[in-house]
Amino acid sequence: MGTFRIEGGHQLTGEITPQGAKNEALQILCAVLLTPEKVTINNIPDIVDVNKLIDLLEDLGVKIQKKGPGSYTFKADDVNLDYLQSDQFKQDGRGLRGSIMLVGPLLSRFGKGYIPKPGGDKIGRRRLDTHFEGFIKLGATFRYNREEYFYGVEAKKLVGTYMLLDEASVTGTANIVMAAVLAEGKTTIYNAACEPYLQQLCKMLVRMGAKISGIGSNLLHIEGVDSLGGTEHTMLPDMIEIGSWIGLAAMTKSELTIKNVSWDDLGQIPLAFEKLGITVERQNDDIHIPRHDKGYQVQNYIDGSILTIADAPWPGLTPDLLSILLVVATQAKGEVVIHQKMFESRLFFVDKLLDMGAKIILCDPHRATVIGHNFQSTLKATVMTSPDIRAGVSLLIAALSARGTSTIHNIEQIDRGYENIDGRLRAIGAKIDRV
Ligand SMILES: CC(=O)N[C@H]1[C@@H](OP(=O)(O)OP(=O)(O)OC[C@H]2O[C@@H](n3ccc(=O)[nH]c3=O)[C@H](O)[C@@H]2O)O[C@H](CO)[C@@H](O)[C@@H]1O
Ligand SMILES: C=C(OP(=O)(O)O)C(=O)O
Repeated sequence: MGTFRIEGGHQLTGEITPQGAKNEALQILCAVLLTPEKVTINNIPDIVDVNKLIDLLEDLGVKIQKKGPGSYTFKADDVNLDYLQSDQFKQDGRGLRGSIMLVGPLLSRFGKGYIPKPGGDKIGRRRLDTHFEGFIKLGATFRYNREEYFYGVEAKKLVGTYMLLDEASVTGTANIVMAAVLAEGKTTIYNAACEPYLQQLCKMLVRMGAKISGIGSNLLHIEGVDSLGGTEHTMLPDMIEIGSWIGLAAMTKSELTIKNVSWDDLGQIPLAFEKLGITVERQNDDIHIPRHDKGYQVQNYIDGSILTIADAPWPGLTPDLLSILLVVATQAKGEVVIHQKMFESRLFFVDKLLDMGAKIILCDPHRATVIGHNFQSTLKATVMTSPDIRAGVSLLIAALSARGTSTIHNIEQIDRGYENIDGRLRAIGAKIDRV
């Protein structure tokens, strides 16, 4: 189990460049299976989850060449489908959430797709019904081995149809889109997820020859084609990382510039921090966070009632930033309710913040009321364990703002999604060591 030792209480300064987006990379990498031709992908983050998926593709027989930092070519012209039945796949396929998106491309191109119950954060129930209901609607037969937690879909051919998704699942929509692009005829997907990473996937598929309209909306129309060709694709910057750096700057009273953020793809993210009173300045495509020497004041609603920050499917606020917004709120002036609607077990990490002296009432598994300290009292250093990727980064931000030296165990959770986080934090003045 890896550990960070963090000496808190230091102001940071300088520039930080966000990595390529983790959750986009997981979709895009799976899409290379849709064509026997070469696909070049740039700005791939060097993080544990993405590297595990690249290894899975290699084990499936995809030819992979590293061209430079973050740039690879992939050629899926000789895919080894037997690997999908191997014990190794049943083991390795579980290692991350994103592996579920191997199923759609495999099903549409080869007529079968299998996956062990995928991993990812333990943040509550993470069902897969939307994915498999979509495949079944396209004509696939579904099999589930309960002993092995092994899912499978098979089809001689997929036929386009209308479907109304039961929820706007991000990976579910990506999976169904990747199945439908090679199905016969027209597929309509209503209540589709439409976040920027899905838009990126759809745009990539269109460059490969797919016919998709409605990109960016929750109503996608797909006209199936016989085959897809190669392309080149570059990942957007990771919006959750960008939000993490905004929170870090405010909480440590630091002046930071976050470079090349692709502002127009950030949706509600800058607004959510502004609601906590944080100044988020746009400078071309950079974000500048000035030093918040006088702290930051939560904005109540017009009628004076207490602010609630809640997640919602895109273009609502992503659930992956709520843990970070919560930790930032512990030093705000004012009160805020954080309402994590999507996941059931993602707020339990507030226990660690309570140990550090934060004022938080966990109302129920979905809602926490935070009463900000307004920097009248700093958080106290402590020893903690990272329960999931975003809680881990939130605890890291808390530790960097705290008085004294904190220890965070189980940092593998953080490494799942943040590239060389300790090195990049040291470059802006943080005192953090990997021990
Ligand atoms: C690898 C990857 O890309 N992971 C992301 C992806 O996970 P993932 O695609 O697994 O998440 P889903 O979008 O399927 O659903 C997330 C959770 O929200 C609930 N839900 C979803 C849609 C909806 O309309 N109502 C609703 O309540 C689901 O039941 C589930 O509990 O999207 C999540 C939601 O943005 C993010 O937290 C994850 O980081
Ligand atoms: C929940 C997340 O990831 P995953 O879906 O891979 O568990 C996340 O990125 O915050």
